[in-house]
Amino acid sequence: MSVLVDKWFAENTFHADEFANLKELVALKEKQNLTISLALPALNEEETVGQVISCVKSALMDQVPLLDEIILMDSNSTDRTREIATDLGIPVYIHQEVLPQYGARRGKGEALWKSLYVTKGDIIVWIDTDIVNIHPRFVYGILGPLLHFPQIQFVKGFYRRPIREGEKIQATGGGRVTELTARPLINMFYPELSGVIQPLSGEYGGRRRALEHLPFFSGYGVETGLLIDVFENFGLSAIAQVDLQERIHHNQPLEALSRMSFLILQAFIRKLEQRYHLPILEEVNKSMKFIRYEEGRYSLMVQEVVEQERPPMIEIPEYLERHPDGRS
Ligand SMILES: O=c1ccn([C@@H]2O[C@H](COP(=O)(O)OP(=O)(O)O[C@H]3O[C@H](CO)[C@@H](O)[C@H](O)[C@H]3O)[C@@H](O)[C@H]2O)c(=O)[nH]1
Ligand SMILES: O=C(O)[C@H](O)COP(=O)(O)O
Repeated sequence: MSVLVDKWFAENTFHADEFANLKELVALKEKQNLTISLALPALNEEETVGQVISCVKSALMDQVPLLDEIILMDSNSTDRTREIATDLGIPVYIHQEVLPQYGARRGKGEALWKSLYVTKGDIIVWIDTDIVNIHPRFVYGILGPLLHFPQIQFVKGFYRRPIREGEKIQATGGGRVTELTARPLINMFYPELSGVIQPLSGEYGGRRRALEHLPFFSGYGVETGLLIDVFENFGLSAIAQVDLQERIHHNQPLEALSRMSFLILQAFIRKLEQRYHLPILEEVNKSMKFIRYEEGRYSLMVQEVVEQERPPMIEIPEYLERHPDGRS
């Protein structure tokens, strides 16, 4: 196993600088007759979304025709996120209004699933909209292996992860859920994937032909589910990872990350259930007690924190109408 992982790590790990020649990427895209979509999930990201859009649009769409489409998939933001994106000239969707006949769930995964429906590209890339140090490499880095190597179906970004402590930024220490939840579980149950440096990274992409066959978790379990499902369906050699150098984002408070971990654990359990044909998730408690400490007193606040899965897009008739190629 260790040899297999080392081999994959050596062969399928790249650096974004290897793909910095944008003209070459455009030529590869045109030669293969591919189209590329970038979808940006956002929930109340007015501080960063404008910079993210203008940076990638200018470098990868206006200056060279690498991206055919950039869309914002908003989760009903209550700040100026949608207004900023509209002013920058990109189509804006509210995920709750897309495929409304299927209902609207809360969460980032729901936004990604619905973005697969609205976008047109043969390749789709997602990047988070809370990136503070945005650079075009966050997108072209992901595209590099997909354009160069036909066997690659799915590409994850990785990076060094500083963390903010008050006003200070520390060079390392970010990625708390990654290190304390995701990577230990991957090592335990999916050791083949143990060489993936940032399994939860929000910067990734893949081929529509692969993604449309995979279920999507609706919440923060989406990255975990996709990574495991790409591995189970297409094998380790279909996955690549790319060094995007460093990523600074808005660090969520510990309680929000505890909730995120709870969702990610449910995603792991769901995938293990499918592998071992064991029903576990129905049996387990899906509420969390959050601990409050105010004026010297502790109290408990209970909340449902439930991860749910959407079926592969290919099973949605409206998707097939919009993307008839998926039928073949
Ligand atoms: O309901 C939501 C929640 C979040 N987001 C957006 O999703 C991105 C990532 O969300 P964030 O809350 O910043 O997640 P992180 O704390 O950064 O969590 C990491 O781990 C998550 C779980 O794998 C991934 O989804 C993230 O991309 C990854 O950066 C941001 O652009 C958000 O605006 C939505 O679009 N809808
Ligand atoms: O990827 C993660 O582990 C979460 O986004 C938390 O990241 P942070 O610890 O850098 O805030």
